[in-house]
Amino acid sequence: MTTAAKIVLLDIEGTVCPISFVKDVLFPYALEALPDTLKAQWDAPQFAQYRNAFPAEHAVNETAFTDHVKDLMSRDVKAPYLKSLQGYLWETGYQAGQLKAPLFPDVAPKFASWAEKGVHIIIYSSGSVPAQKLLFGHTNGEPANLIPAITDFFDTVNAGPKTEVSSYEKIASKHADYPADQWLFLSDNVKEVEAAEQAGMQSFIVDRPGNAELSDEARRQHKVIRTFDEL
Ligand SMILES: CSCCC(=O)C(=O)COP(=O)(O)O
Ligand SMILES: [Mg+2]
Repeated sequence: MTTAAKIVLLDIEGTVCPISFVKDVLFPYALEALPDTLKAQWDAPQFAQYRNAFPAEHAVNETAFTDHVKDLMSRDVKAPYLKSLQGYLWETGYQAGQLKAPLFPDVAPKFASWAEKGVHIIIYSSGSVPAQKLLFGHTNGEPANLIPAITDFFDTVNAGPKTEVSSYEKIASKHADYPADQWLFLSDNVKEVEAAEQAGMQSFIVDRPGNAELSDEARRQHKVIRTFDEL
């Protein structure tokens, strides 16, 4: 590794798996599962936590709820209550083998080599922690379940928004044996990379196939890698 990182903090979408898996597979799966879920569980105790987390005006009935979910997903709004619902809707798909996370080919081998070197892997994604665990528990990698390789999971609920410096400070404070400069954050999102840097972490942009075009300024100001093999 070209850095002295002892903890690698990883984004998910656009960093370990393609954006198209989220937009073209996971989102449509959730939208397809929604009507039957609402029909069967609208008043069920196990659905109450997801329904009650929605703003009251969007939880008055199933139609208002569905319209709001569709609107948020069409705009890729990373609202914690939507992310939590999505994780619940994806659960059946992962467990039935209909959903499998297509990790970029360098990811699982790099997890193994980080583990060998004693480098901790921690995840920080807008996807909810339960959704993160489903994804890393059901991958196309070898092994398919990468959860044992992961030290901790953070989302916008237990850490805060990914573009805020305080979120990275909070994450680092939960593993205070490692000062911020021993952390390396990898993400496709320039604003997230800048927030992590301002929190004292090393941070690189990951430029994967299908990611948004990076500006010349972003390329000038940050280290950009295309695969984890470049680390
Ligand atoms: C792990 S859940 C699927 C991904 C997702 O819903 C998402 O919003 C990912 O955002 P990220 O912060 O990983 O770019
Ligand atoms: Mg991302």
